[in-house]
Amino acid sequence: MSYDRELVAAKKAASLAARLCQKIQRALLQSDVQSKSDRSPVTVADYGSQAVVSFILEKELVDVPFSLVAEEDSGDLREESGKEILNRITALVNETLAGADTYASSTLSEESVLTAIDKGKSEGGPIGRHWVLDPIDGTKGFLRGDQYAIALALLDNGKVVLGVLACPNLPLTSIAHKDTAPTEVGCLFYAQAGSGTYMEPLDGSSPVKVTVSDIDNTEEASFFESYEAAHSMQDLTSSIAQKLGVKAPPVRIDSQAKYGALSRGDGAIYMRFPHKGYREKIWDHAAGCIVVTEAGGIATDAGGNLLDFSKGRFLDLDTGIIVTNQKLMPALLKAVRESLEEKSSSSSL
Ligand SMILES: Nc1ncnc2c1ncn2[C@@H]1O[C@H](COP(=O)(O)O)[C@@H](OP(=O)(O)O)[C@H]1O
Ligand SMILES: [Mg+2]
Ligand SMILES: [Mg+2]
Ligand SMILES: [Mg+2]
Repeated sequence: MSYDRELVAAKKAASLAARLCQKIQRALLQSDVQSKSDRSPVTVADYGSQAVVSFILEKELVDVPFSLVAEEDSGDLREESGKEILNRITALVNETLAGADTYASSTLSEESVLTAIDKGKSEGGPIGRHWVLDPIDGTKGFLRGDQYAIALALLDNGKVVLGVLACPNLPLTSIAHKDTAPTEVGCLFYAQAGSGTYMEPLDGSSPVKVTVSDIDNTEEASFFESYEAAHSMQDLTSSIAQKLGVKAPPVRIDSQAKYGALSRGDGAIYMRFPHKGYREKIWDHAAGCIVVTEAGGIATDAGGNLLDFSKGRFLDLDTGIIVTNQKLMPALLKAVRESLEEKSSSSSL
């Protein structure tokens, strides 16, 4: 089955949402220190991005039923205290649409913005088609001026069949060598089941096919993990890396930009072990997962099970998420198992 039409719509929606986010992040970085501790810019960008993606997808695919599983909802915006922010979001959404040829004459009311955001309340699941959206993944990175992504995927009967990752701050060339001069930034990764993964500049065309690293020696592998220590147990990832003989220090970056960078071989491994009790959401991994698997990689939980996106808004997993190429996976799984066993026996002492 081809999802060409859905892919065109998804790329359009994610690129436009990225433009909205870039505008806000630029303004944020130019603002003074005091307003940098204010979370409202990311709130405006988050909701604005979700409204734009939801509106564009529904318009582009008007002849088919629309179901969207997305991170944000309009609850707070409907409160009295949310009025001013809703006003800012609506203006921003309309400015963004005005810059897009097809939608230049669309003007959304505040009510239509709320409706577009609330389309994201779907529960997903194993039957039918559902879009999955993280309007800004890596909100902490966004606020710091670092990496973030707009992550959009399509589920068809529980399987991810298409994914688009817009990474406005990711360099177009490899991030593996930090000492090389900075290059242009802004990457759009996209993948369709069975058709490989491509990357193009966010503001252009000329796609290139990308593939994961083909290294088979764990000592040469570098690994990615969250920038935020609260999102993954860094003592555990460092023990796993040590078992594998990995020499390079971890590369810590925010958001699903990690999956994008891995899909073009900037590094060989991504490990994520949330602290006890955290439940992973499907929008934090669906787009990244297909981008990396179509590039030849493999993403599993700590028990080696493929990620299952058919269970609703949450992923139901064993312990953590690991991503690498086919050759390194057996060694990685073994090191993960050993490190987890050591951790549990030391904590039960
Ligand atoms: N305690 C926690 N453990 C693991 N992940 C967490 C977390 N708290 C938040 N997250 C998730 O981590 C995502 C960012 O991923 P990363 O750590 O790779 O940068 C966040 O996405 P949002 O920024 O969209 O909320 C959020 O869903
Ligand atoms: Mg997220
Ligand atoms: Mg988010
Ligand atoms: Mg969030």
